[in-house]
Amino acid sequence: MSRGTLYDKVWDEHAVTELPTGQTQLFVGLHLIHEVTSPQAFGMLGERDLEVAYPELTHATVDHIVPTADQSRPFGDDAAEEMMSELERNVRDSGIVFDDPGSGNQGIVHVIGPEQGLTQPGMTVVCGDSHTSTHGAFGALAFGIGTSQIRDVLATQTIAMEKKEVRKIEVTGELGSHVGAKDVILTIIRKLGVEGGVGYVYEYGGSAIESLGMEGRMSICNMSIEGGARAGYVNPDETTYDWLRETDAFADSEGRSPSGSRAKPGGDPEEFERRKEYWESIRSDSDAEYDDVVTIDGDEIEPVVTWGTTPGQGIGISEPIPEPEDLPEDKQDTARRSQEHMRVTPGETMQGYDVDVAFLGSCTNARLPDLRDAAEVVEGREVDSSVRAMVVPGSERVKAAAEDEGLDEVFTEAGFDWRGAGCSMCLGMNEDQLEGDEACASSSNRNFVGRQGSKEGRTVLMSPVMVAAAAVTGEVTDVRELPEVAVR
Ligand SMILES: CC(C)[C@H](C(=O)O)[C@@H](O)C(=O)O
Ligand code: SF4
Repeated sequence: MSRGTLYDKVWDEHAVTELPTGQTQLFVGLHLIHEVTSPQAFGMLGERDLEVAYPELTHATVDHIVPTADQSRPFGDDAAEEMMSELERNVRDSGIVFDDPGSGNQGIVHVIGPEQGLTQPGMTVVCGDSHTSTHGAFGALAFGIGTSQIRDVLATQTIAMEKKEVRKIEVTGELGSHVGAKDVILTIIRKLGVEGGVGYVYEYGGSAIESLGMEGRMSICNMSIEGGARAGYVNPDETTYDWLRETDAFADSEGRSPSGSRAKPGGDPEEFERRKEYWESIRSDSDAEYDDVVTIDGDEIEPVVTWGTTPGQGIGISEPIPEPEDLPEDKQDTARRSQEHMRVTPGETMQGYDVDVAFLGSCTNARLPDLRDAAEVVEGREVDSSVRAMVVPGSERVKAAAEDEGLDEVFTEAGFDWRGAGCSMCLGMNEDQLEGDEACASSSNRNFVGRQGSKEGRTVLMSPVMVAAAAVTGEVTDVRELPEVAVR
């Protein structure tokens, strides 16, 4: 008999009991915490004289407030220093592993979990952060939670949840050159709406998704929440297992992974195979029933950019910005307001829209392949003199790996600033912010008014390669049409 979707299976495996509220009490396999949303929850725990029940299943990092230029302590910003100190106190008192700056492991919470092998298929993963959906790329059930839920997880390692419906989103065909995961998810959100996923968990599949690497899958799952779905996942497959083989989770005491692809073969291949058998069993069955199915033609997707102030207001780079009156009635007012804020003209394309800042970073698009792809575009070119451009790697590991490949040099030679890891200008909680009405080509996930630190700031969301193209031309540009350069 069919056991249904991955969502059903993982849910059932983690269900502790049915609560009188109609909710299910779910066991949490991995709880990630950061400095912004955890302090209050620890405070609530203290008030009740409770301790962290399973500190070994909790993992901390600092990302939102860390400076990306000078990280010496105390931080220049008092509020940031206070948040950092409080996190340090809480993790020390509770015995929670903390990846602090300089440890070599610090970074954005949704980058460090997967890269350290903490995130695995079939797990439940929670974090007080809406982009926790990222971890669904591994076939985990991962969702963002609020403060009182963080308290519950700290105190009991369980959470009360209502079951959602599952919508399968199938992206068929093959993505074109310079078209990637970010373009796919922006297309999905545009089609289904920023609230289209409310009440659903998204299962992403189809040839265009399956052919993506883990980082691309993470970019897609990351933005599930921008489409209203609290969680999104991809069924685990060989791509997933190959990626996991290289992480710390299965390495032996000398750091050797089971793949044998490192200097010396090692790790624990048997444990890995045991897990893999289980991971295979939690994939959605071929005859699983979905509450809804949506199909999108991947061959049709071109590089996407946003013209407005929600992630759903996106268009293909060659498409005209919509006339508000051509949109469904409930979208017209928002579109007018967004267009006024962005100062864009309906009927025109976004090509040629002047850009003052280029931001390559965030938990959506600051992993190694994102930086590699962008560096390939940047190599042999120069950042336009009107643009302030920066790369903020997603983690210290990403940064180190990129430096090993010389990507930092490619970027700095072109005129980019090469920074330390953190959320940075994705939301401007540190000193990296837009000024005045600056327009920013950004690889992040939110273009809300004021998001990047300035109320008048204008954010245009796009893929890392499109950010690179905008940086070197000073305007929104179709990366596929950049004139050739001679690369050394
Ligand atoms: C600070 C945090 C609560 C927030 C989130 O939940 O997403 C942030 O990461 C964001 O991207 O806006
Ligand atoms: S990088 Fe941006 S979206 Fe991701 S966790 Fe940080 S602030 Fe939130």
